[in-house]
Amino acid sequence: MTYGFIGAGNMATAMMKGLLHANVDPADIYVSSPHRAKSLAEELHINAADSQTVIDHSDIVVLAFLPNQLTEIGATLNFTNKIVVSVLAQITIADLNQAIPNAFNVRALPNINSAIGQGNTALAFADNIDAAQNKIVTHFWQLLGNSVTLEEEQFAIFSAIAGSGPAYVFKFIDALTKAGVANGLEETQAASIATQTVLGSASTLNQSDSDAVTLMNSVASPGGSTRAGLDNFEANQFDDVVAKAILATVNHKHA
Ligand SMILES: NC(=O)C1=CN([C@@H]2O[C@H](COP(=O)(O)OP(=O)(O)OC[C@H]3O[C@@H](n4cnc5c(N)ncnc54)[C@H](O)[C@@H]3O)[C@@H](O)[C@H]2O)C=CC1
Ligand SMILES: O=C(O)[C@@H]1CCC=N1
Repeated sequence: MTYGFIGAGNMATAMMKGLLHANVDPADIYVSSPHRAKSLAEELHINAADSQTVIDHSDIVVLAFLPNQLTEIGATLNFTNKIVVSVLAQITIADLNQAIPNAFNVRALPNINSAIGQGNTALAFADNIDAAQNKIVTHFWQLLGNSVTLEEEQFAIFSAIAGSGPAYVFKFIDALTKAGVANGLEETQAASIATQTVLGSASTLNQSDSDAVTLMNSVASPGGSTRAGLDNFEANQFDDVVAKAILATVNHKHA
């Protein structure tokens, strides 16, 4: 199986690293980009080429440029009979079918954790995709982590929580780190403590039969310091802050 990427930015790079992490042969990965393809190809030992060559060499073509570039790029390249997987946020199957009418189109919304095989991706398939093609695409995403088929109406909220979510988790880790530094820790040490805490907590929740609130309360000993902190989060309407940020994410329209 050969994999082509049109675009070599943050998301494409994460996916290519994820394929290599899953032991895909670097010789089977092709990338095009007017900006970074050559240096990335040298770094990852994959193939850089112009976009049409990438398409022609690939069994699966991933569109990983910005959403507002679809019409122009779709009109200048020939994708006939290719399986095309778009990761362009907010671009629907109908948009893809219009811009790339002769292909087998898939809408995907991944996240950057694909780079280490820990991705979380939503998928929607065009009507002309058959069972064998569906299997090929599903297997491709399984190399990069978890994937689910989702109604297109739910892509916006999936994108906010799973696609943008890593940024929000990194923001929380950064806030913990800053608080650690403000209270006397050295920065690298504070970052390491915060990161390991988030990593361990997500794993504990993932391996537990409990929900997040039950585990949260299990940390707060009666009359202890955690309850003081949780009360402070509550007083400052932490849930409301998160809900508003997610709503802003969901409602944002790409230029
Ligand atoms: N960054 C993320 O975590 C996620 C990004 N996405 C989607 O991935 C897409 C790319 O986003 P990022 O990687 O964050 O942006 P980015 O700005 O890092 O990458 C965009 C890439 O497109 C390339 N490009 C521009 N014009 C091109 C052309 N004519 N032909 C080929 N390549 C061209 C650029 O050189 C660059 O490599 C977007 O559509 C975004 O909605 C989806 C989910 C998560
Ligand atoms: O920021 C963005 O538009 C993309 C969609 C999800 C994550 N990054």
